[in-house]
Amino acid sequence: MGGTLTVAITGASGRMGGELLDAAAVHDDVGFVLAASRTPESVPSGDAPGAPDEVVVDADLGAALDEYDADVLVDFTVPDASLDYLRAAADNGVAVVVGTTGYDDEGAETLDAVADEVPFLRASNFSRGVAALRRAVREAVAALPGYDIEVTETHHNGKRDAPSGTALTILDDIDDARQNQDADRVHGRVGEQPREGDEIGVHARRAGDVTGEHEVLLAGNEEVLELTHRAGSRGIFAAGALDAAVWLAGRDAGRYDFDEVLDAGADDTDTDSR
Ligand SMILES: NC(=O)C1=CN([C@@H]2O[C@H](COP(=O)(O)OP(=O)(O)OC[C@H]3O[C@@H](n4cnc5c(N)ncnc54)[C@H](OP(=O)(O)O)[C@@H]3O)[C@@H](O)[C@H]2O)C=CC1
Ligand SMILES: O=C(O)C1=N[C@H](C(=O)O)C[C@H](O)C1
Repeated sequence: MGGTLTVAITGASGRMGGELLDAAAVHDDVGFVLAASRTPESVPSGDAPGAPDEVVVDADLGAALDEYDADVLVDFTVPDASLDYLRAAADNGVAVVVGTTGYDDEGAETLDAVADEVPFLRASNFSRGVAALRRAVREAVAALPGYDIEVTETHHNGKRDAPSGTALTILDDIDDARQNQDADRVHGRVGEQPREGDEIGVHARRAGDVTGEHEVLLAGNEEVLELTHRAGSRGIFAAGALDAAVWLAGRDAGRYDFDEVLDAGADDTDTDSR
């Protein structure tokens, strides 16, 4: 336990909550973990040798953030709960990293309000590979005007929201690259439904324990280009989110981007790919 930062993790019993606890246990900059959960008895204990000190709370999150002097909150939960947690963080001056997806428009407005009050970093996907995929998609779309585009995502059978947050982010990237915010997004096709104009087909598949896959297909001019990312484990998302938390803590209030975290770490990142 060499670090000095106190990191709060909400939804600590969840799939991502567990990964975040594991990632915090080996992060050099984390000295204390505040694990917040509705179901504290389900939170795995972080008692690995050298892991940061840890406490699990189920009480009022705001009071716990204050009591343990949290520096940054990392939230991967569900939209309704998330908005309450983020409000508690903002009220206590705690920076927030948000990985939760599936907010409606009203929820997005609340996120904007929080970003006005504390350092705020939200990403629909905290993997390096998806950051690279997004850059590749923007470049391909700009280089291939008029090509048909279909976006397909595949996730485990426990995922609630569809399409995935990442797919929605990629769709926004495509609109930006085509300078066309008006294209229809056609979610699956059934019956008499031929492709029309510049529409984008969107397909969400839910099956087994697939961690997360995103594919963008561009077709035209007697050729097909497919750009695909497959996540091998949730650990990549947790590591990215914790790097973001460490980078964000102590900054001025306002909205930050995951690309800034990646750029800052580009020089000293271990990219061993074996
Ligand atoms: N940005 C990214 O890189 C990634 C984002 N995600 C997103 O993270 C979120 C969480 O995913 P995942 O960990 O798989 O989900 P889980 O369902 O496994 O975990 C969500 C946790 O949220 C907590 N929670 C708090 N309030 C509620 C509530 N009212 N109903 C249900 N759960 C609640 C629960 O933890 P407890 O009982 O401990 O309070 C629950 O275990 C999703 O939105 C997902 O899309 C996932 C992976 C990567
Ligand atoms: O729920 C998940 O699991 C994931 N959610 C994120 C999303 O909605 O894009 C990121 C990742 O694909 C895993």
